[in-house]
Formats: sequence, structure tokens, C-alpha cells
Amino acid sequence: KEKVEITKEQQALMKVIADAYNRHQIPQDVAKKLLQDQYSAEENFLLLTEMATSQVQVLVEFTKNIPGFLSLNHEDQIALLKGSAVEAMFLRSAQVFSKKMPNGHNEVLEDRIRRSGISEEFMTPMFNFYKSIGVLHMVQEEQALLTAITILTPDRPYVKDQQAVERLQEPMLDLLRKLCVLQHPQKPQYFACLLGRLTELRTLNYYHAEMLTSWRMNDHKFTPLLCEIWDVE
Ligand SMILES: COc1ccc(-c2nc3ccccc3n2[C@H](C(=O)Nc2c(C)cccc2C)C2CCCCC2)c(OC)c1
Repeated sequence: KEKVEITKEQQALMKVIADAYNRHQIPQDVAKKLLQDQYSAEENFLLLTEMATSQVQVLVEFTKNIPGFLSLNHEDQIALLKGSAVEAMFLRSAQVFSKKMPNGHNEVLEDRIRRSGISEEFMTPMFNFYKSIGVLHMVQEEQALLTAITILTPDRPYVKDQQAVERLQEPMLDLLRKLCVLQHPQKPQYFACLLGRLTELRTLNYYHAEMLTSWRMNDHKFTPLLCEIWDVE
């Protein structure tokens, strides 16, 4: 039986990533807001663009705390952020969706999201992903590492020095693997399962632009930051 040990430097890395992740979180209040009222498709779209815009801003702050990220080539830093922002948004949404709330609130939240204005065809892939994340019951550290690993994906479009990104991603993967063995000893496949979620996450990239342009309303307005990050307008 392999004895898994987290080294001193891995403990330090975990602390840096977990602290940065906790510091840079949008409050859960979007779920509370959605539970309070049933908004119109227009109001929901506005809420979505506001949430997504602030999510990109906190993602940049979180990424700056990833050891070594700021020493990457500057164009590559932009390419990594641009390439992972949508996935980080869905990963964050999945985490918010999976949070256990008082009786019936999770069902109300799902219903509000189903009727938010998003078109029918995208609900299945989106909720399938949310539920596949939910059943994993990830701890904060795993969520933080998974977000860092998503950002540090070497084969994003336009990344020039992929090796440099791999060198930053590898220690995160190694640490996450150890954490999974220690946190979920009864689930030897847990680490592989987490990485499988990242593959599922990439498929949502293909849908996101159409999810937005097909939102049940006319004249979809986006912030300049979202035009940069989302393939819209
Ligand atoms: C591109 O299309 C999307 C993306 C995300 C969601 C989404 N899934 C959610 C799961 C739980 C809670 C809220 C959830 N959201 C939106 C939200 O704000 N996501 C969110 C963001 C954007 C940043 C940070 C953090 C979060 C949670 C609500 C925006 C207002 C209408 C209802 C969805 C979505 O739902 C239809 C469609």
C-alpha cells in the first residue's frame, strides 16, 4: 500500500492556492438572490453578465497568486486567462449549485436556473456537469487546485511556451493526486474522476457563446471585458 506523504513545500503551495482561492471568491449571494425572486429573462441576463464580469476580475487576482504564473511570457498569461475563463465560470457555478442548502432550496434554485432564459438545448449538458461535480463532494482545497489546474492548461490556443505552463501545472496535479488519496482513501479512482470533469468542462466551452446569444430576449448587451473573454459581439 503506497504511503502518500505531502511534503513541506507542497503544504506551502496548498496554503498559497487555498488562501488565494478563498480570498478571491464572489459571494454566494447570487444563489440567495435567485431564491428570493423569479426574475425576467432580461434581469437574469444582466445578472449573468454582472456575475461573469466580476468572476473574470477575481480569476485574474487568483491567477496572480499562482506561484510562477507572473514569470510566464506575458502573452501566454493572457492566453491562459482567456482560454480558461469560461471553464472557471462553469466550475464556480457548479460549486455554487452543489452547495447543500436548507430543504427544497436546491430544487428552487435549479428551477429558477431552468427558467432563467437559457434555451432548453443547453440545460442538459450544463446540469449534467453540475450534478457530476456535486456527487464528488469536493473540499475547498480540491476546488482551488482544480481551478488552478484548469487555468494552467498548456494546450490553450496561442500559448507559445507550453513547457513552461506544464512545469507549473505538474506540481499542482501531483499535489491534487496526493490530496485525493488522503481525503478519499475509499475511492482510489477519485483523482482520475476529477480530471475527467475537466474534460467535461471543456465541452461546455463550445456551447457558451450560443447559450448567451440564444438567451430568450432581444438585443443581448455584453460588457467590453466579456466581449474579450466570450466569443460574442
Ligand atoms: C453562460 O451561461 C450560463 C453560465 C452560468 C450559469 C449559472 N449556473 C448557475 C448555477 C448556480 C447558481 C448560478 C448559476 N448561473 C448563473 C451565474 O450567475 N453563474 C455564476 C457566474 C456567471 C459567475 C460566478 C458565479 C456564478 C454562480 C445565473 C445567472 C442569473 C440567471 C441564473 C443563472 C447559467 O445558468 C443558466 C448560464
